[in-house]
Amino acid sequence: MSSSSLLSSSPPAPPPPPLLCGALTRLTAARRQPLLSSSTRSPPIARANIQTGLRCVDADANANACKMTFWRAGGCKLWISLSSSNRERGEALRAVGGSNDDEGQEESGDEDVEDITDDALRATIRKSKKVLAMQRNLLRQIVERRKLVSSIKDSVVNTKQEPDSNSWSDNSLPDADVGGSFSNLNIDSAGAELHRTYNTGSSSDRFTQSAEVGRSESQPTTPSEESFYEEEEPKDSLEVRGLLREGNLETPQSEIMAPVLPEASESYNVKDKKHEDVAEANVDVLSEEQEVAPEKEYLDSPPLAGANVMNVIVVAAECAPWSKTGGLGDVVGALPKALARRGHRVMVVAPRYGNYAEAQEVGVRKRYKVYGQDMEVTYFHAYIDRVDFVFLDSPVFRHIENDIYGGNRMDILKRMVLFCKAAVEVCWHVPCGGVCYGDGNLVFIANDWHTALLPVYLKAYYRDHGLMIYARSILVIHNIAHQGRGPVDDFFYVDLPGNYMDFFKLHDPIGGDHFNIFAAGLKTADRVVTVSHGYAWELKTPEGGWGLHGIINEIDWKFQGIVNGIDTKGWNPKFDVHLKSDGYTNYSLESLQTGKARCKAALQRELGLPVRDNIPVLAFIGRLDHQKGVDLIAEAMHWIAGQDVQLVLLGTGRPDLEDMLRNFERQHYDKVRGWVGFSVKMAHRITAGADVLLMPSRFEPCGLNQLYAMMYGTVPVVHAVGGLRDTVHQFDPYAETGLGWAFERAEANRLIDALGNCLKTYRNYKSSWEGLQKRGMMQDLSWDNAAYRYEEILVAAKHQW
Ligand SMILES: Nc1ncnc2c1ncn2[C@@H]1O[C@H](COP(=O)(O)OP(=O)(O)O[C@H]2O[C@H](CO)[C@@H](O)[C@H](O)[C@H]2O)[C@@H](O)[C@H]1O
Repeated sequence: MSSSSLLSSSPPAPPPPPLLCGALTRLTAARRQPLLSSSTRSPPIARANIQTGLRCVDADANANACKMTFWRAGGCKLWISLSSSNRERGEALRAVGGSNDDEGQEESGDEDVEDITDDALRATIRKSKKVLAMQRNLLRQIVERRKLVSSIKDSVVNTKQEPDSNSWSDNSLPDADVGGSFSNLNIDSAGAELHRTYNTGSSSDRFTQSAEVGRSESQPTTPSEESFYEEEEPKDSLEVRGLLREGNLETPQSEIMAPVLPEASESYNVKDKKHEDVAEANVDVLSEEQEVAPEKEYLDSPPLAGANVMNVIVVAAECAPWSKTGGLGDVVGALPKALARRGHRVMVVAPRYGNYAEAQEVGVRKRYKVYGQDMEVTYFHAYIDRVDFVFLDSPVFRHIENDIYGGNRMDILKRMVLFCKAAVEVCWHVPCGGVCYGDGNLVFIANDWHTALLPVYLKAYYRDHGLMIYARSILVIHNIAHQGRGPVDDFFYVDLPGNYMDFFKLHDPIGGDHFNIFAAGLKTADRVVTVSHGYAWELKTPEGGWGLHGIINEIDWKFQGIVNGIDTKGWNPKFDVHLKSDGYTNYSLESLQTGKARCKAALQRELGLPVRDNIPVLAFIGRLDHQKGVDLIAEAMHWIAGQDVQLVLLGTGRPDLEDMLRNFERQHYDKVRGWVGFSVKMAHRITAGADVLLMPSRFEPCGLNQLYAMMYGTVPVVHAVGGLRDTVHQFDPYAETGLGWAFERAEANRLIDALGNCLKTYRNYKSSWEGLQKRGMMQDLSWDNAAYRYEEILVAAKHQW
């Protein structure tokens, strides 16, 4: 059956997936007992198989595998063991004859299989054996390659002097291996104008007031703060301390710390030498931080997720380092690795916008109908850091890496329809490491409106028809301001049954009825997550929900916030590959003062600013749009220009704001630089060389730059909104607590107040400043905690009917 026919409005059964997936899908598509309660350790078990006539008489399951025993009418006994953990990739499926205590003796199954008369069943068993042999072979190769890598590393270590983290300099040669690593695949594209449009249009001002809704107004500067900055010595007044505490609006956020598995990296791809080189370079970069666990240990250690191990497919329009226009790309590049470290089998599905050296074509082609037109998709695969990266290739995705969200409304819509239709079937078509993910024990994580059609397709094409009934979908809101809006007639482009119209139709007080993709995704997803607690709260308000607050309130039962983590390898001053040349240097908590000072001097030199150690360098990095509040910096410019500071702005986006950056530089050439463009390298260097990061965002779902800044000992000054409120706790000069300055209203005078206090502390209270830097750097901002939270949601979704 062709895939395209599947996508007609009344879908038939899905196409048989290749190799074992055929058998697995038949089993999983069969009627199964309801999911077991969370208190049991067993994953769902097939109880009967309609197509083969098998009857399940026994089922046993544990954290990593489930074993099913079937009696067939002819009296033959068959047991099948299904592995759900990627660490057991090589033992993913066995099908043998004989009793169920023959485990591990698949080669001896031939006599028993003789008794089976059903041709289809025999074919399945034959295929199973082939796959098993392939997987064994793969595992052998992985082990051999790992041995090779560690022996090479040993010899390199023996011939190299241990570098002193304090003394790395532009003169020190970068590690040759690092040159080929992903961290080096920078995706600079100067001047690229970024669009995340096809969206809300009108209400760009709405959120200006929104952050304040429901919250107590606070003063721009608390009396106690002022007294701190006016007096030489802080007052030791209990009264003042009390006031400060009252004024402290930190969001309570007692995240449960998840156990952290040492991060290891491994890659496999038997076909391609080039790929291996990249993968090995990757291993070497990572191993600077942590030694790669020996293969045996990796295979033997139980997954942190325990009985909750699942197959997870993260679907997104961008994925760093291959494609990135902002924070979404960063998240999709990092969260899956953290989930994989917990033992889940994890795949990322993204469009293939360019030629990615690491990914190999898998040789599968599928066709999908998009508004009557047949579109072919091919698949490219790479396995990196325990994650399967699958890139969908189609002419509509090719060569738009600098303009991912570009084109007219219909072009974008068609791309997203194709992407989501293909992504939902990836679990059958792409044999990662020889074995498809299948649709049992599977959760999709879709991201933003671009992939909000995925939960809708999962429901309309499959689950409504009794297919993929164990697959679940989670939709993550990174930014509600972009929703995939259009006229109601756009519904006919998404190729869904008429009764689905209601999911998409939304009434806008200004524009009337319209078609809204995000709305449909929110309604049909099994769970909805957003990227901070503060933003989760704001989304329920009319100002913060951008028209979707009604739906978000309705789905409150399945909605929650999880604060993003960061990639602590790519964004770590100790290992940052962008700090290894041009006078920059890697540094850590121990070498903070000397290392950061060198980076600051290097930045000043690189940008042609006066090289001065004692002048505070302020920075702004971000998309140039209304959200990021760069215009507030413009309003405060007269004040900033009057201070003894330097200001560096990096951004791209709205042409008028780009011009504004250029004008700043022209008007204040002695102290301001405005870099218009998208440069990952400069983003890293500015973060390392600056003293203060400004984030006056009008709304900020989470924000990653302030997290990166804190990792680099750069103190954030932010508007207390969304994730910024969650992550930048206000500095308390008396208790010496807090991480930066968070002002309460998105107004220039509030920014000036906060920045003024920040500069006074920088100049007059050096030890307080150092405390701020160190507290920021000492936080655990890794994805491990967030991955643990996501896992709770995966489990909740799995057990939800
Ligand atoms: N000109 C430039 N050159 C180089 N790099 C640049 C750049 N402009 C931005 N970047 C980079 O893009 C990323 C921006 O991430 P953010 O999370 O701050 O914002 P964004 O609004 O894109 O993400 C949305 O999704 C993320 C992820 O959930 C949320 O944190 C956020 O609040 C939400 O708005 C950072 O890695 C930053 O360094």
